[in-house]
Amino acid sequence: MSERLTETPAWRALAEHFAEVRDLPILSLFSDPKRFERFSRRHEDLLVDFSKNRVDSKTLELLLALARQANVEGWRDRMFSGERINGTENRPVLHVALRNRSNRPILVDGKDVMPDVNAVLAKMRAFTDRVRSGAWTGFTGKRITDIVNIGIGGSDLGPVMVTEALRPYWQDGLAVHFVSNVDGTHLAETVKPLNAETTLFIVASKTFTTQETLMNARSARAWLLERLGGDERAVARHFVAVSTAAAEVAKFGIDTENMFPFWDWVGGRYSLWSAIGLSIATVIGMDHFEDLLAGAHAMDEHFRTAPLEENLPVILAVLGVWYSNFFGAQTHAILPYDQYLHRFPAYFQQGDMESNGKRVDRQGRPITDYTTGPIVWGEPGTNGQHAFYQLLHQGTRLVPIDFLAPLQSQNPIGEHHRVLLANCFAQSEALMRGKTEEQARAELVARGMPGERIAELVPHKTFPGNRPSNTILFDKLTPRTLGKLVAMYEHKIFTQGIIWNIFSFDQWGVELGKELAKKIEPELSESAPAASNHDPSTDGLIAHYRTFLAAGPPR
Ligand SMILES: O=P(O)(O)OC[C@H]1O[C@](O)(CO)[C@@H](O)[C@@H]1O
Repeated sequence: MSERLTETPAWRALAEHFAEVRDLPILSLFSDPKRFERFSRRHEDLLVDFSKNRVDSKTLELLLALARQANVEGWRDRMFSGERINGTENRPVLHVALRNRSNRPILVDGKDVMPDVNAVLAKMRAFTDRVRSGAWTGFTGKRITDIVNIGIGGSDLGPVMVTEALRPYWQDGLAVHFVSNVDGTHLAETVKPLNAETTLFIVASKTFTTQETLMNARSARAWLLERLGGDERAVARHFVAVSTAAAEVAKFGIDTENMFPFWDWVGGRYSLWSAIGLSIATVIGMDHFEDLLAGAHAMDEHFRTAPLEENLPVILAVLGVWYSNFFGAQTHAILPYDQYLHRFPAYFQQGDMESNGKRVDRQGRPITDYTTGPIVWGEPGTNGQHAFYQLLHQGTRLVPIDFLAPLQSQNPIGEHHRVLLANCFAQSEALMRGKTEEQARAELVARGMPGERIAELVPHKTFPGNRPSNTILFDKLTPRTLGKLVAMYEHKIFTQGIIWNIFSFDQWGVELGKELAKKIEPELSESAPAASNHDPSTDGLIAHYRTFLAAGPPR
């Protein structure tokens, strides 16, 4: 695209339309008795209701025209066919191949990747079956009871999110734990209750050079050997690796026989479908893991083939563009009404922010006149209602929201689920409806309050409403449904990246901090010469720490 995005015909048409509809109340749009049907879509057991948005038919038409103008369909087809659409790293983007249950050939440089994908899945099945049946034992012959995944970012968040979401599918007698933070507390507290004889570590790292992961893995190895008599042969029974970098794995001391490979065309934050999902597959079993893949594949097929008007990821993407770029929304909240999805917002915090947190376009030009990826955040309902929803209802910022909820609970206790759903539906209604001054006044009058006090309180009890949300319902949080949900959000992020004319599959921005940390680390040692080669603030912080060290341990 040589033209600036904001100068394109589709963008200009949206800007004009925005000026006409910006204050339109969502409620008034429901004068169309068919609005719920017209502004919701179904896919298998998913219902995506986007009728509570500040969009009418023309808005949707213009937003989809923007997607067409950006050639979302063309880029999508290029992704699925294995082209190198990750331009800055010169790589294909093929997490869709990992869950390509149709086995349709996908070629990279003329070679079908599916045989390799299927071979790793077979290796994962053989391994996880052995662990689950007790055929794979620890060094002292005992069956494995605890899996500890050591990884960070995409090599952690996906497995954490999915294993938490699918807890009802865990095998009895087998638990999974996660160590990611280089803060020694994370490892120490995780292994404290574990028995080394029955613990298996999965070291998950795409590059196998990530400082935090290697440090945690080394310390875990020392913990294990200390408890198993120091015999190095124990490592082979208690450590396996998942990586794209066999040489680095060997260098670390893990036999590459015990390594599960994947490929550089899998982005870290899109890798849970690869062998990075080994911890998931071990606790839920390979059949359930394949159901997860099948759900994602069903969504891939929907994204690949459905017209844009029917295409769930595309619809969610353009709604996000509407709020970010025209209403100036800075954040997007993901609020699951399902405790099992408590890490889902954190997972898509990385998925979205690492992908679309970009400041130059695909032509390398600084983006100065529109915003790219929003800040993604959220917590499960109903907890959030008693914490941050106040700002959603009455704050000065517009926060577009996705509510997610299952129709059926995995834990049907009494009336809990009905109450949960009632709260979910009530929140989207309240956000849209608000409370007028008249309503607020009438309530206070009914309570017999003096007129003067009523006049004081009315502005504080008034809610402007007109706050938009999507509600995404599904029958039950099964592996297949979870696969569909995750893939739907992945493709939403992809679509937005294409519209914003950015590269969504690199993450150069995180490198600078990593490099500087490596430089500062030796300077924190008492024996190193005092450093004064940073800015005065950083030098001051380093000096403060060194003074603390020199004074000896605190009493
Ligand atoms: O799997 P690796 O190579 O250890 O990387 C971990 C994470 O670090 C990052 O590169 C960012 O620092 C993420 O993109 C990635 O998921």
